[in-house]
Amino acid sequence: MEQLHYIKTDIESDIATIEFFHPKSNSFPSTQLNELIRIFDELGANDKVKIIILKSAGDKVFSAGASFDELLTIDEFEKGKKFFMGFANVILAMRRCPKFIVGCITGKIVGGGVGLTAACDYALAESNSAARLSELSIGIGPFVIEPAITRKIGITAFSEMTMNPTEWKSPEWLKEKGIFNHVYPTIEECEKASLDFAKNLSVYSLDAMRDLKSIFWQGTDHLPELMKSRAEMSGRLVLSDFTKETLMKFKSN
Ligand SMILES: CC(C)(COP(=O)([O-])OP(=O)([O-])OC[C@H]1O[C@@H](n2cnc3c(N)ncnc32)[C@H](O)[C@@H]1OP(=O)([O-])[O-])[C@@H](O)C(=O)NCCC(=O)NCCSC(=O)C[C@@](C)(O)CC(=O)[O-]
Repeated sequence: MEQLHYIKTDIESDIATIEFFHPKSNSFPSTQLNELIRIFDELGANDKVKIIILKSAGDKVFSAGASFDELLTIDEFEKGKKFFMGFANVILAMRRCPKFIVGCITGKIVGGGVGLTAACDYALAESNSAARLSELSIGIGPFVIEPAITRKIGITAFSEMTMNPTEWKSPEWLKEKGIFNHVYPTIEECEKASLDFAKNLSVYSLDAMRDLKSIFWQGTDHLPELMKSRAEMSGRLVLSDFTKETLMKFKSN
């Protein structure tokens, strides 16, 4: 029987670890997105937590982004917009969370998964953590996640990724451009380094870290409004025959 999806949180010595899992390559249906928003808000307000580690279960894929299964059920614009607002609201929850978020990125990242990675304040990865923005190949675009990615790598590298939707960018490329801060040879080393890094940070002043975080996200006050219009773009395009046919072909392979 297929394992059920989950998001679990573990708090130990000021450090909260969020682990998400979905049997379909850690893709995100809206239920998982909503749960992640709730967890970031809850941990942001929890006095016992100073640092948050975001990781996923399994060793092959960190996240495959938006759930194709849910995308295939979307038959009207408002449903599409609402679904993509889920990604917008996770990124906004990560932005408003006053704690540093450290991404422990093990495995491949695609589409919305790249957006979540870029929304982390720091990201540690391993030698299999290649990434691609596949959206154009399925008839949509990385509209909602773009501001989080461009914040880290700039519009030139973002354009390069999005205009080559089938091409995997290597962990070294992602580090050079600024999505990853470090790349480790193995998953074990990446996990250990993430925890050590979080432990080192956790002795510092929470007030100072909160103020620093507001600098990391400076100039983004317009994001809530911008992301609504971006969710409308994705929400409209996902209704196209091109997208439905491409997703069905993918699912039947
Ligand atoms: C992830 C790898 C590399 C794994 O590649 P792999 O390890 O070779 O495994 P696989 O391809 O056999 O996939 C394993 C299972 O996961 C499923 N799967 C895989 N991806 C999804 C998905 N997204 N939704 C639902 N199911 C998915 C896939 O169908 C399969 O199911 P099974 O045959 O075992 O039943 C490969 O499967 C892949 O490239 N998948 C496509 C991922 C993709 O293109 N994601 C983009 C989503 S669109 C998006 O995020 C939009 C957004 C939010 O950015 C829009 C915006 O910003 O406005």
